[in-house]
Amino acid sequence: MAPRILIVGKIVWADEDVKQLLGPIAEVITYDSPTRADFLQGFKPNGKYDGVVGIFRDNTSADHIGFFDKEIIDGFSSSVKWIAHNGAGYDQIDVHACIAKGITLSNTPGAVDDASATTALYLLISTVRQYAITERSLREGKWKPKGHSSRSHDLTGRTLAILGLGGIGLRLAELAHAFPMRIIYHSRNKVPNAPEWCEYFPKVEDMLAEADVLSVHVPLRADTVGLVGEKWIRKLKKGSIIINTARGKVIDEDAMIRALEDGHLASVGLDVYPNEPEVNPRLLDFPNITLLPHMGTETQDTQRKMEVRALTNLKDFITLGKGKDVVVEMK
Ligand SMILES: O=CC(=O)O
Repeated sequence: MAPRILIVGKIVWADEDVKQLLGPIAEVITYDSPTRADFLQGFKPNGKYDGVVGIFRDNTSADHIGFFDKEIIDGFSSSVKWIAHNGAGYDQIDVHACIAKGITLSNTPGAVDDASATTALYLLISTVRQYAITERSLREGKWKPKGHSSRSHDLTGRTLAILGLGGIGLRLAELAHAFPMRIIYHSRNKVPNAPEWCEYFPKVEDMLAEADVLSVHVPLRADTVGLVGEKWIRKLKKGSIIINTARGKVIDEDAMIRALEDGHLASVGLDVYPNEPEVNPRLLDFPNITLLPHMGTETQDTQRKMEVRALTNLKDFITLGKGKDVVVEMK
């Protein structure tokens, strides 16, 4: 009998790839559970998902069955051995519950780098030049806001600090280097493949003190919740800017809003929020910030790349017993 693969979410762009990659080697079924209870029931003996060995998962499934938390992971039949998450960030999956149950988790690093870094670059340009407020002014029939250039700067020569120089941070560094901006970064360790114009700061405080713009690129984990808090925000120069395309909870939102209110921060550019799709209404009152509804990877090219990457991990698991993109906690 062909091994069963369960799609938990939706394959949107890679329908043909599913047939090519998994068609010859697996039976592919798609979940149809409207609720968490129905989903869990499916893994009981003789349930509709019984015998599944690998799962493709994306974040849209959370709308119906919630996160892959301990209850869900513990509820899987013992046949489940691999979860291929379709996304770079896997904060909706309890990695420790997976480890305890002997399930390998993979994600889609690399596939998201261009699109996510482009989103960060857009927020960087929009906030430094203060473009968002000008579009609003035009739409209100007022043409340019008065004295606009006093709020707007060139990117050339300014300092971009990157917190977390992984694939997305590195791609943003390359894009911003073109102005050129001065690029500095802090990661837990010096990144061996960082270009020589990318300056490493072993101490985050030293990096923050030099930054005109801080761009956040760290994953959400228990130890990164509120990482960018009051103390770090106040280490930034007065009039600096924060960009966040990582996860909302990595920044202490109250501390960030206080710094916007008292003018310590000139602006922020946000693609992510602590409780998506909710957006703190206090943010909507700032005309000088740029807000996007989690657009990081929202292109058909990137979404197809991500789907193919997740499906390839499942194919490699079935044919080789391993996959390329096992998450760092399991390496
Ligand atoms: O936010 C998008 C992702 O984690 O891939």
